[in-house]
Amino acid sequence: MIEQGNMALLTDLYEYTMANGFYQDMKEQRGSFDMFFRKLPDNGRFVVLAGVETALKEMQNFHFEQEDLDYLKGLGLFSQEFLNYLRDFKFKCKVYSVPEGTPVFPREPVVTVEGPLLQAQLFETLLLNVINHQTLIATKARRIVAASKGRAVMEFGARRAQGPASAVYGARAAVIGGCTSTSNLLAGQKFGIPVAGTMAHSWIEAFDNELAAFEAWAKIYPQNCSLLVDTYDVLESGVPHAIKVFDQLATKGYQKFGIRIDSGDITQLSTQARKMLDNAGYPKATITASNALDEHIIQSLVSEGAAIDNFGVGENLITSASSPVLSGVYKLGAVQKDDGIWYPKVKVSASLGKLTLPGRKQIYRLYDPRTGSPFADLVSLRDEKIAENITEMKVLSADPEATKRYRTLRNIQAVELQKEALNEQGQLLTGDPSVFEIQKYSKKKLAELPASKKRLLYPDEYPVFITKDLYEQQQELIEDNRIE
Ligand SMILES: Nc1ncnc2c1ncn2[C@@H]1O[C@H](COP(=O)(O)OP(=O)(O)OP(=O)(O)O)[C@@H](O)[C@H]1O
Ligand SMILES: O=P(O)(O)OC[C@H]1O[C@H](OP(=O)(O)OP(=O)(O)O)[C@H](O)[C@@H]1O
Ligand SMILES: O=C(O)c1cccnc1
Repeated sequence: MIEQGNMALLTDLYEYTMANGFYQDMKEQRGSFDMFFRKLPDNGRFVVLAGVETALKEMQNFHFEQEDLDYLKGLGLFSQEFLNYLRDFKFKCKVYSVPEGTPVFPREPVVTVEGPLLQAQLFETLLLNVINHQTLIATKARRIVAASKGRAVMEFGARRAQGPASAVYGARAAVIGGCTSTSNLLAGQKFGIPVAGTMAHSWIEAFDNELAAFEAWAKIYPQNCSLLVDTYDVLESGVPHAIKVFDQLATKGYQKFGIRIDSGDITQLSTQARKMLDNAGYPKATITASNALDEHIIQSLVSEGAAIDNFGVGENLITSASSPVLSGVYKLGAVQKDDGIWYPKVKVSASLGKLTLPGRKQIYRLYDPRTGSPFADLVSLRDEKIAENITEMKVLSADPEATKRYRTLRNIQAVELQKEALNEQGQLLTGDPSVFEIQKYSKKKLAELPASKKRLLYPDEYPVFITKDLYEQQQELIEDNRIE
């Protein structure tokens, strides 16, 4: 499950029944599918796109073992020709994506898969599974890290994650969202994330008393000695015992010390503990806080002046507990028929908000050259030529339910967002960045956004526009599909 490799069956049955049908009826036809988000977690205005590189590697690796083919055959639903096609599966899609780590907005196509309809269809569930999950956790991590105001956030969630894969890929996403380390060794090994940690209450309880537990720990780990001080009483027992042990270590020349507080009123306990450590001559000893933290508790702790250097955050981060679902979707935008022409497709829904954007598209981030800040994104048809510098342009809101749909934009700079990420030979074109390279890129792109769009409560809306050509194409298709 955690290993990359054989994810071909991590999907819904209907992808295969459709693919089998496409094989029989329109083997040569190509399709263009877009992944995009609608409703965003925690009433935020954007998500931090994550999981792209993982998904691309899964697509590169997409193949069938004999046992998969036997299983599919056993379902009695698929033609032998189709099963042979799967046996000899050769990736023939092109994937375009916004770079991983970019803050992205509702309704814009962040990943586009183009290729044989049957292949592009088969990738739907896997792509959504990977990108919805990691984007959700990276977005939550971004909120927690923002609330921490420069203090390190360690990812502690493995024990509370919903299963092994969520723990490992959740840790990856948490780092993309800004966490500095993880306690999860498998994630550390797999993605080169620094691992960090302290000790559990069991260590303290296993000894006859707290001091004995601290001394035993200090003997084994004198170089970097971090002690859990809340098993009995933080201020009466834990901190005084920790100071005693630090005194013993200091006489031997050691100087890297820390404590962790995991219960009680963290502001009061940490400020008192800070005074005690400072008075004892340990102003550099670090204080870590944990205990069901989230962005709101952290924001409150920081505003109260809690003396915390590091936060350890588990359950609320790794499960995105306050908003546990990200329902990114994958919709058909166009099909290419035998004549080589791409025909746009639209999904008209009972609810206007779910109307899709037809055609093959591109996204642009629109900057105000006076401030250097982006103020909106624009979705165009891919064949439209959007100039880098635009003097004037009439656009519409991408949200069909918006009350004020038309806008005229003046003097803007447009930067293309979607780039080719996987070519038809299955070669990765993203440069395969490390998680920390993605984190760095993400921070840079987040820093561009005005603070009002990033605040945790009631952030200001960031508009996504569509071009007139895209709007007209959408309207024509709605007309064509109208039942007389
Ligand atoms: N100053 C504070 N402001 C806001 N929330 C805080 C503050 N201090 C602690 N908290 C949070 O309050 C919640 C409850 O903490 P508390 O330690 O009282 O209960 P608990 O988790 O049941 O305790 P225990 O771990 O001892 O069983 C935790 O999520 C903790 O992070
Ligand atoms: O609260 P979270 O944000 O999920 O952070 C992780 C929690 O996991 C540990 O508790 P646990 O009671 O499992 O073990 P312990 O004995 O080490 O405290 C740790 O002490 C934190 O409280
Ligand atoms: O190392 C720690 O302190 C730790 C690790 C996982 C969960 N809670 C705490």
